[in-house]
Amino acid sequence: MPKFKHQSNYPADEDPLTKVIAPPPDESLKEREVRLAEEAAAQRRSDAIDEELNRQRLAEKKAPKCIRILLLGQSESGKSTTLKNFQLIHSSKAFRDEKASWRAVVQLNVARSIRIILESMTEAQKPHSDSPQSSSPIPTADTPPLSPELLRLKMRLLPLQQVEENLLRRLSSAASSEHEATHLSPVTNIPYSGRTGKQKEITVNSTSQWKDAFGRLLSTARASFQSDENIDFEDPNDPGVVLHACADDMIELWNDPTIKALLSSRKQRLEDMAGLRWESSIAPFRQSINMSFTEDILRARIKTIGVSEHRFTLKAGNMLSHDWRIYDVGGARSLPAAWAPYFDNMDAIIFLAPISCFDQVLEEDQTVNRLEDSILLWKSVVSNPLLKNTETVLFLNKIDILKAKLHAGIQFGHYVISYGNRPNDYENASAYLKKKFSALHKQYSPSPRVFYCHMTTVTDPKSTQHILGNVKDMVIRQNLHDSSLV
Ligand SMILES: Nc1nc2c(ncn2[C@@H]2O[C@H](COP(=O)(O)OP(=O)(O)OP(=O)(O)O)[C@@H](O)[C@H]2O)c(=O)[nH]1
Ligand SMILES: [Mg+2]
Repeated sequence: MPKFKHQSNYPADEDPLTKVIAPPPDESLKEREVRLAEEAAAQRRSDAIDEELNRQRLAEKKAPKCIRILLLGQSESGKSTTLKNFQLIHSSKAFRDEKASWRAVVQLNVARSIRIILESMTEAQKPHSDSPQSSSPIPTADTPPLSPELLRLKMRLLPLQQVEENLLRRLSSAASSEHEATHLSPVTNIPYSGRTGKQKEITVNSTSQWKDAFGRLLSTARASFQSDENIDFEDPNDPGVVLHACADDMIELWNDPTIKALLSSRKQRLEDMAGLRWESSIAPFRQSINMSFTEDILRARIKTIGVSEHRFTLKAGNMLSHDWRIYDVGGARSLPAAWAPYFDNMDAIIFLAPISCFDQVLEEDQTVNRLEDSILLWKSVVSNPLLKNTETVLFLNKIDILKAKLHAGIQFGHYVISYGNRPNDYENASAYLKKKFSALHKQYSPSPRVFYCHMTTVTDPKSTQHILGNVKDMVIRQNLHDSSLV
């Protein structure tokens, strides 16, 4: 490391700077007056500049700064769905305009789920081998025989495979017409017959871009997709036509007790399949095939890759308006390093932990329990020193599914050993988890801070908007506090 000399070598009267600014030795009285006037003017200019800088600094401090919120959580935790709720609150027109694109995703989710059931039926029809090398996961005793009527139903639903293909093609060509950062999972290139139920999902790296691209694609195709007219029955390529024709059969399939038993023996739960309102009665289900209501859009599933940024301007009562930026970090199990660039200037993190996943493993690593993964992620977020001043809000999400699972008799304590034999109900299980997350927050936060926690079902727009309202108030209060305005 080089050293620098800080002391002058010149005697005071030989210092070059002193020499330069010193008045000329033979200065006349008149010249002296002019010089002093110029110096005074220069001083005034300099003071004015300082004043302006101070004013700007003060204004910056008081002005509504941009508020940044980061959405974190493992894949399928509900980050993009939370973002859609923000959109619903702050730019509901944009949300409505995107209906047509989301409708395609809803239709894809429906067709895909039916195909997974049909594949399970095909598996069940295969002769079961008793050899230890048998690849069939289903013991004969658990596999209910499929009646001829069910097999006919299956045949009638086969055209849905074509619908899925068609929608995947449309969505992938929309996504691949984006800029090069877009990533589509390879599934879209694999012929249908070569795929299995475990295939990956369609993915996009920025939700807004695929929607723009898909919108352009549709506008060159035909108008009915963009309007609220649901199905163009004249158009044989409209996926809605086939879905509509298959609606009764889909409902019959879903309600069939043999199919329920079959899926249960394969540990497949339709409640966990993304994008559907299976618990709904027949009418809303039929509507979800046809058109996208708000809740259908909130349930539509398309996986995010990378980080997408969304901006809103929010006027909170008679307070200053704020420019909000929400960052959705897609599929982020592994990624503290990738998140790091976004850490330092965030006002709040909403961390989503899907607590209904206590009996599931990660798609990408089948040895890791999803709930355990969420807990480890939470620990790494709260202990991160870069985040010590960032408000962290925990959403214990998917409580509707948690309730349904516990109600169906799935034993929480069977998967979360430390839960022991406490009652297998929502109140006890959710309180237990809240305590666990809170304890980690307390233990690992670099300095003491408030534990904000909400039990959420982010597919329910009403309750979610209320909770997001609370989060916004908290962030704005904190923001004003930091700017010393309160
Ligand atoms: N029933 C129910 N479904 C939910 C809830 N939250 C999210 N989902 C659904 O779960 C699926 C996954 O949600 P996303 O918001 O796409 O998850 P994500 O965190 O963005 O996932 P990645 O993009 O893979 O990182 C979607 O189909 C959602 O509709 C919830 O509280 N209840
Ligand atoms: Mg997402």
